[in-house]
Amino acid sequence: ENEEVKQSLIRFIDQLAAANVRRDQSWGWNMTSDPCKDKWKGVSCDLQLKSVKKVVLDELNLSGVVEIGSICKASSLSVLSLVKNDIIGLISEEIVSCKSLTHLYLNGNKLSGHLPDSLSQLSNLKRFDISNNNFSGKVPDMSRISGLLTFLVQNNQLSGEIPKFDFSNLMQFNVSNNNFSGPLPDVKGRFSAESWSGNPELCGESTSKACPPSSPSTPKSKDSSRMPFLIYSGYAVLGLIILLVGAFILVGTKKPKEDKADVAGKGVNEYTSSSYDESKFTMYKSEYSASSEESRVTMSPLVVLRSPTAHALKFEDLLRAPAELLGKGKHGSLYKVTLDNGATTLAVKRIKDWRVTSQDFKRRMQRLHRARHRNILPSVAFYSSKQEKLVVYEYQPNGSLSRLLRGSENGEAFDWGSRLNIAATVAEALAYMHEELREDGIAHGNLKSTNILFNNSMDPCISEYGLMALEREVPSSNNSQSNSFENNDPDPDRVSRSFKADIYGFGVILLELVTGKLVQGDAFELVQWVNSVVREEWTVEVFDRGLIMEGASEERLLILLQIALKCINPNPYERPEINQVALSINTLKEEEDKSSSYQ
Ligand SMILES: Nc1ncnc2c1ncn2[C@@H]1O[C@H](COP(=O)(O)OP(=O)(O)OP(=O)(O)O)[C@@H](O)[C@H]1O
Repeated sequence: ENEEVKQSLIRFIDQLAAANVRRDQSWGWNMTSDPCKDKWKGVSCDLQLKSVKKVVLDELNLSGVVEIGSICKASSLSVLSLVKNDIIGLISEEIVSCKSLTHLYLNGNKLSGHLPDSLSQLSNLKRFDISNNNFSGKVPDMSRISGLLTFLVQNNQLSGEIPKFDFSNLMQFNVSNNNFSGPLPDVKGRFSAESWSGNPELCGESTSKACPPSSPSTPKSKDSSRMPFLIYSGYAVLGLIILLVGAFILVGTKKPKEDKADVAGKGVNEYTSSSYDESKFTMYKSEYSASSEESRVTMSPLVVLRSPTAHALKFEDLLRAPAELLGKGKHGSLYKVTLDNGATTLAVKRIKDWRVTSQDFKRRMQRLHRARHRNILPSVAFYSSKQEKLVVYEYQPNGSLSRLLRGSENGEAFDWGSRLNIAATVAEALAYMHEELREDGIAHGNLKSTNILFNNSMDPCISEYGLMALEREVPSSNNSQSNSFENNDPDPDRVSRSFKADIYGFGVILLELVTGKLVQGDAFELVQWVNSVVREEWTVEVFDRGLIMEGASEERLLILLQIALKCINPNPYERPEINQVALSINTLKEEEDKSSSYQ
């Protein structure tokens, strides 16, 4: 193990085994010994005694704070077990660095706070047991963790809906004695009522309560649940800040000099840097060194299209700069990269599995570069090698539409006039791009509210235009040609469907704007709910309560809803063209402007 990991492990135990536990020499866990070779207490390693695989510290009366950020520095950790102690603290977002984690056993402690969203990214997780703690708030979406075998969260104060799982693989499931609400997922008779008892708000066939027909995400209880939510998240944030400040001080004082060399030399995937000690990581260096080698012999790898403040951005600059992982989606990862000591901040999209030739990728990026619109975020540069496709944007510090909507869910103002403006601006920008790039067959490909960003003047900008290959549109066939760039495969039907998919994506954004409900993961749930409410003619129910209270015109809300419903028509060919949509929204906006100026 390198020194940095060792230090983090020691920090972890120092926090965990607060004053009450006497650690004698036999425990190890000090800088003069090696966790693997000297068999630190509770630590198991791989066969070569190089990396820590398991940390098991069960029933040791530990009563300190769990510091996930420290233990996850041992990024090859697959088992963390701290069962039946008195440990306090929370599971921080930094758990995402424990990407090899398969078993997390934290049952029987005093842990609290919200579960981090990043849990959903631990794709190797098999056993998850946090029962008998004080966790609160919602459980993040875990549907992507397809191999999950155990989900034990009984005896906490968790609330919200039980997230979706692949129940077919699940062997142990217990959510009893929490505050879960909404429908009980279909457990197909595999688990008994004891697995979910003690949640009076749960509803559905297997419970004593029938589910109301209306909403998939319990909008009616939204107001009443808001206060506790805010309070809990306040605690979580506070806890996190305290932990981070503590960690920061420690990192700052103990930083070893040879960090970078170690990380690169060992070839470990340390590129998922955590928020507080970014400076310790170079951006995905080990992973990329191969590609930059390769690219030297092929084409010029990094093509700078425009330079924001950095005149001559080099690939090496990107590699060397501190990077922070902002998101990891189906289509790739996004890193925030800081250059020149903070003078320039970039967002680097690393596209996953795009089997397009470098030549085609280059042609596409240059074509996109020529189609400029002030509400389309231009790329600053791109990088292409056989294994890697990167697209560089300027970092937009004002957040996304998705974030704005989340803020409004939590009580921040987001008025009807602004929503209509955003809808109109985005529609117009999309109409421009569709017109401009129709012949090239390049649609956006992944239009959603996280890809609508606000620039410095708080104008909405569509980001990541055209980064998705066509195959996302249709179920992929075995034919490898189908994954290639559409110039080689100009199936007009598929191309036209990709444009229609943008219309659908835009329709979903409109739904989010009028309902105030955020799509998380799959948009289908929101679409289904809106359709069911509209079918029952309870249309007013569908609108964001905040908008109704603000006095937004229900008539115009309804018009926007109707436009949205046309866009999400299940039959792609019946969806309108975006220029028609843009026109309708603009007319609506003009009416709105007129009426408000007469008030
Ligand atoms: N240029 C940027 N500046 C600031 N934030 C950005 C930028 N681009 C994206 N983001 C934000 O970073 C987060 C992660 O982006 P990412 O593209 O990985 O997410 P996504 O769009 O949900 O996923 P995917 O595109 O893979 O489906 C999102 O919340 C997004 O709003």
